[in-house]
Amino acid sequence: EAELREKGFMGMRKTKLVCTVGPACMDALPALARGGMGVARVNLCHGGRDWHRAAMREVRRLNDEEGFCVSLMVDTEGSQLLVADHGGAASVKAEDCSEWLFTSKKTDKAHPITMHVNFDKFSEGILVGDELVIDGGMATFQVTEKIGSDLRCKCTDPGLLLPRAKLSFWRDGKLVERNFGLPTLSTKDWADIEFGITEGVDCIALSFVKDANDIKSLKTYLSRRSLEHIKIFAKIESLESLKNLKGIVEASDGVMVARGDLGVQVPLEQIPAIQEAIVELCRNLNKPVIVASQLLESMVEYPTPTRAEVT
Ligand SMILES: Nc1ncnc2c1ncn2[C@@H]1O[C@H](COP(=O)(O)OP(=O)(O)OP(=O)(O)O)[C@@H](O)[C@H]1O
Ligand SMILES: CC(=O)C(=O)O
Repeated sequence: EAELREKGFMGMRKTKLVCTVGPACMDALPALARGGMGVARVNLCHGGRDWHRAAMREVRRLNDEEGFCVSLMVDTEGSQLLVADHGGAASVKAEDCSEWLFTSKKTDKAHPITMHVNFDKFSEGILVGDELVIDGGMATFQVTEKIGSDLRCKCTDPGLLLPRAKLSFWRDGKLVERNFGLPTLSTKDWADIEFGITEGVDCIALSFVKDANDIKSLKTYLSRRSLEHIKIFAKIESLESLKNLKGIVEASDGVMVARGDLGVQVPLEQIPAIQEAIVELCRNLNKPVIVASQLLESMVEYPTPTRAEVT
């Protein structure tokens, strides 16, 4: 505890804990700090500015008034294909063989079940017969018809669609790779970074990094403003980032193996080997590496983790 108070994330402890702060743990922040939280991560995909500000200020208050040294990380939203609106329910069940329509237009149609996708070019390059996979395997559909830019699909593997469910398309067992030319940092991401700077963040986790240049341009931006102390963590969560891995790791202050999104672009069974390779590369290059997502997933429902999770 003394080391945590004094040095936090920069302490000598080799394995550190990064905790994503959501509304459910706002009151638990002092206990999390005492329990060993090295970094409080605020994911800018969720919640609003006021909430993010309150969470960051509470962490800073703990540091200033109670002597902790918890680092503050903001994580950018980035651009990715997802279900922007699925009617407000906690989840929507996709039944076997049910018919669905995926569209970028807002609509009130009830049948077939209509999902609003966040990007108007989402179906570009997609063919009838392709597979549409939700959240890396939560549910699977087959594209049965293209109607303009909308996709009519049939559910082939039932499952749940959660809020902000991520979409990927597969053909012959391979991801359909498309380049929409979206920047790594959107206008919203730049505004979020400015906000993070104002709130005194220690590190920025950069989502959907494509290559080393993404890191270099953010570093240049920070150094022009004498903000070199803010560390940049590259999130490895796309095929493109895997192709440019070494350059990205070299350019970054640290790396996050973002297994949630990586599992959307890479078959699940390949994740362990990829994770191991990234961790080894980071250790060789002496860069801190965060292994993220679903570490204690069962604790969303239950008070104790599973044996497998703690092993
Ligand atoms: N600020 C927040 N407000 C509300 N819910 C949040 C917030 N931060 C996290 N959550 C909830 O916790 C879940 C896990 O968050 P986490 O950041 O680990 O993963 P994520 O949503 O998959 O996004 P990413 O892929 O960027 O990590 C989210 O899906 C969301 O339900
Ligand atoms: C942490 C994160 O962004 C992911 O696992 O996708």
